[in-house]
Amino acid sequence: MKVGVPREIKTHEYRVGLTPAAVREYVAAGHSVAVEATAGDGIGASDDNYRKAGASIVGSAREIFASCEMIVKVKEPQPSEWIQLREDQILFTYLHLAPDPVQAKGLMKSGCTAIAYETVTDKFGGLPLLAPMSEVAGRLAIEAAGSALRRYAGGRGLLIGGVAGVPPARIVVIGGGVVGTNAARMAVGLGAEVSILDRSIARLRELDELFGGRVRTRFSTLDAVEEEVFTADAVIGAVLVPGASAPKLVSREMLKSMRRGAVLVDVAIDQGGCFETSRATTHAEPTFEVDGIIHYCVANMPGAVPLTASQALNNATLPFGLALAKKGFTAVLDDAHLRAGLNVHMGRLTNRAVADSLGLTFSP
Ligand SMILES: NC(=O)C1=CN([C@@H]2O[C@H](COP(=O)(O)OP(=O)(O)OC[C@H]3O[C@@H](n4cnc5c(N)ncnc54)[C@H](O)[C@@H]3O)[C@@H](O)[C@H]2O)C=CC1
Ligand SMILES: CC(=O)C(=O)O
Ligand SMILES: [Mg+2]
Repeated sequence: MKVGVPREIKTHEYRVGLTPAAVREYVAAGHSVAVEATAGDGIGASDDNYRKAGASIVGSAREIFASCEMIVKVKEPQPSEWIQLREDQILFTYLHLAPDPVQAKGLMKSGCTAIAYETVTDKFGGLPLLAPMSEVAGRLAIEAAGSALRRYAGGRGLLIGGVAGVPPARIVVIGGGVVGTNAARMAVGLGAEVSILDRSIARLRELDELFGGRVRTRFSTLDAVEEEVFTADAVIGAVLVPGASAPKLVSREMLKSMRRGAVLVDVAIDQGGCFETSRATTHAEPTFEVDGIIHYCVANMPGAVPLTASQALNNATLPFGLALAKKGFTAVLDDAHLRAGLNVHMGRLTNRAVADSLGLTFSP
């Protein structure tokens, strides 16, 4: 198959769909790979590195979209990208369609086959192509909270770990999945006082075991969320209902009872966000303030650490990408886990949670 990798064009997005190491695997399997010039700049991979791996370098994204059968990206296609997609093409990337009707309709209109990394499943009940970026974003979330807590940034002026004789920050993590667990690990490592809330008792049990009593686990009721959030220095929003828009767990009203200068980090922003007052931001201007509370809502957090993130992402996407390159759409028919990633096909929405969130028709 002819596989194409355009340069990412979202603001401050420096990851790349295929690393040179991944290109080499595709080429070894008999495929041809076209990479847009400078696509690897953000990870320090030159056009020559890609040529050595067996890719051809082309001058523009337009040529990639015009000539390739599968487009491998990182972020959801921007309008200038989805208007170039066609019926005979597979798009393999993050999509996050639930909160994005414009993109959803654009992809439907293109007729392309769009497979979303974030809804591909595995036999353990996990999301193997979301997990590596959730690990990265969870770890970054505590760094983001630490920066936003600084006084000059509008925060409470608190050091996460405190010092001897002065208490550390209280960090509340809502959603104890991959993002939440990684955020908690970093927070614990820095010496914070950490609570994790989740609706899954089984998950809370695992976390209790994993952290050996070092974090407080709580079943996530409205009461529990309020009690934890009102006394938090930083809250990490890390919930997910796969495919669907995130539930709003912290209302604007609740901000009034929070500590002034406390920080909300809404990692779930790519699914619409789990705080009522969240709106997506970029790395160029990551935070804003509402009612004295600092919000950090960057929808592509791992884009800030592209070297780590591109490798982690490619490790996970490679087997699925190779199957698609070998078999085309048949790979989707053959593998129920890859099929769970199918969001748009022949102008229809093929993921139920996505369709329900958008209020559009689901086609099985
Ligand atoms: N902003 C960014 O750059 C990035 C955002 N993400 C996003 O982070 C979010 C979390 O991802 P993962 O941790 O991988 O998901 P996950 O599926 O591993 O964990 C989600 C957890 O939320 C819990 N949950 C669901 N509803 C809940 C509720 N009402 N109250 C409390 N807990 C609830 C689930 O039980 C589960 O344990 C997703 O929206 C994902 O797309 C992931 C990576 C990067
Ligand atoms: C998961 C996702 O949206 C990201 O890594 O940007
Ligand atoms: Mg995102």
